Amino acid sequence: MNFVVFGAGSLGTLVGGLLAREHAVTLVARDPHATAVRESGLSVAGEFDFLVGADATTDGTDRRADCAIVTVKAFHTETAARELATGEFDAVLSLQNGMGNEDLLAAHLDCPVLAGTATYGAVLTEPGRVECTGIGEVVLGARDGGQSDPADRIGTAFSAAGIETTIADDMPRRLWEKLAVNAGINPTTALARVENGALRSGDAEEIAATAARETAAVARAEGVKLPDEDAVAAVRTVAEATAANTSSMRQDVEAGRRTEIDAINGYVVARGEKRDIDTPVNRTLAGLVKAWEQENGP
Ligand SMILES: NC(=O)C1=CN([C@@H]2O[C@H](COP(=O)(O)OP(=O)(O)OC[C@H]3O[C@@H](n4cnc5c(N)ncnc54)[C@H](OP(=O)(O)O)[C@@H]3O)[C@@H](O)[C@H]2O)C=CC1
Ligand SMILES: CC(C)(CO)C(=O)C(=O)O
Repeated sequence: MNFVVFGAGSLGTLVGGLLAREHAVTLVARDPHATAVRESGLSVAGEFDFLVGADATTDGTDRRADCAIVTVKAFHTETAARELATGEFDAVLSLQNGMGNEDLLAAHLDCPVLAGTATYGAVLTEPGRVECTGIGEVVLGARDGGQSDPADRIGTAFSAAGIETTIADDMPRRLWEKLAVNAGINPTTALARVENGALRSGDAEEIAATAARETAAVARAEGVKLPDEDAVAAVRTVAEATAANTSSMRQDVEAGRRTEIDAINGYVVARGEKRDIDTPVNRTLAGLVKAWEQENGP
């Protein structure tokens, strides 16, 4: 298959590099990263150790591929959607964190938009070089759930490239569960400046668990079966499995970058308001991170 990876920073470069071992891949990325990949290849380090050839460009318009994978931060999804709409794809797959990305993409595109989650850890360490900080899994499927031929084809292509992949028919529940994990872990670790493992005990654990319970309540009001216990268990499992991780939101805050708070806790608060469900912990966490962004963000 041939793939375009739109927004190849940390995660997109890792996924693109893994796919390029088996498929034709074009990264849509910023310079100097795009030029380095085009001229010297893409180096994948950490849990892997290989150099692979891939095409790379800074121009995301007029692209054609069997599949475009979207890996921009959530606040760039609208721009990505507009650029992708100038191209031709059999399907577009989001691997982003946060909610609302697939809807935004679908509003601009006339091909199937698939939902995905990724638990691989990735850090772009220098132009042309990405480090895999943890082997996880990609889960993908139809964004409204059910079977999907494009999801089957793309999932099979991911597996053929050695990416741990599950093709799922319950993506809405999986997206909400990942949202509960991110709503619990990301702002708590960003505000407290602690590693994910610090959320395994004490008040921080309870704050993260409460944010996850509120997220599950909103999910259920939206018709998604996500019991509180499952959402809390997912936070505990991820905090344990990624104990030494610096969450992406903590990385953003420490680097003075905009965060994905609007698509994570902000989304829970907004959907909760629509359903008359109070989400005080999510509102507090979102409010604090937004206050930081206003004072310190770009
Ligand atoms: N990194 C990880 O381990 C994981 C990340 N995720 C999720 O994946 C998504 C991406 O995260 P991550 O890879 O860390 O983020 P990055 O910021 O590293 O990567 C996104 C890249 O896309 C670039 N970009 C944005 N718009 C365009 C455009 N129009 N044309 C070309 N390039 C563009 C950005 O450039 P610029 O910075 O200049 O805007 C940036 O280099 C997020 O939703 C994140 O939560 C999920 C699981 C793991
Ligand atoms: C799963 C988790 C919390 C891992 O750090 C993550 O997705 C993130 O940092 O954004």
